[in-house]
Amino acid sequence: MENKLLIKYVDVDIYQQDLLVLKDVQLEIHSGEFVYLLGKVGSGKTSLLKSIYSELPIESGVAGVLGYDLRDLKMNDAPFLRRKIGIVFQDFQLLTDRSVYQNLDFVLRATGWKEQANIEEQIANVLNQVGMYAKRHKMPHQLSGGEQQRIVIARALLNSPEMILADEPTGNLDPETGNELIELLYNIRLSGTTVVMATHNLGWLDKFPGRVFRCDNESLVELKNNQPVTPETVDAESGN
Ligand SMILES: Nc1ncnc2c1ncn2[C@@H]1O[C@H](COP(=O)(O)OP(=O)(O)OP(=O)(O)O)[C@@H](O)[C@H]1O
Repeated sequence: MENKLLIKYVDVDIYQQDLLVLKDVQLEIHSGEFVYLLGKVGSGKTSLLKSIYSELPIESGVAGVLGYDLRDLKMNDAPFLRRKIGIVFQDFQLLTDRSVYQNLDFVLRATGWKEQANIEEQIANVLNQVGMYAKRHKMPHQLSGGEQQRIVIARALLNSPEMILADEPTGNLDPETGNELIELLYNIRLSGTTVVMATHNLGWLDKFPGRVFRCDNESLVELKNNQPVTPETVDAESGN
């Protein structure tokens, strides 16, 4: 697998309005990596993810994502950057007034897909990837929470992203369903898509090994293999 550098941050400060959330962030993420973002409530995990898809401006340091310079991103470039990133966020749920198929169709058309046959094929592809093809005509309220999250992941895969950003993707799910979902993301990553995931759940780390970063006291720190991660340091659940 090609080891392409997808994210490079050097000395980046991340703000929420006037509040400095993370300072001097150094980060390099390559293709195919599975990356955990840990940290206490309010420590900056979501803010870091939002900076990566350019929802939060970056005004210091070097910030490159998928070949774009975030500090010099033209307004016209932002949609192209975002199309290369799949987003799995709690506040980015399915449209409730249309079926699974229509939700996916809507996103494809909004991102420039026109040929009906290609659209149908791509929707079938992503639904098969998440094991939900049989439920394509269901409305969101007819699906369980875990099934809805699978569709959200399918939606994130529509434009064959180089990277998926997931913010607490298992937040509202029971442990077993959550486990299946992480397994799904882990398998997606095996096909070359990088996954960067914020979580409070330390149970995944042993089962699904990856790189681990922690937001703490306005800093982002990588935890190397031999460093213990304790629930106290990240407001975490220790099980799954
Ligand atoms: N829209 C906003 N406007 C102003 N401040 C914000 C906004 N969103 C978050 N913050 C603040 O920025 C800091 C970092 O928040 P962030 O959401 O990045 O933390 P988090 O680590 O993702 O937390 P959680 O584990 O609760 O999701 C917090 O102090 C928070 O109050």
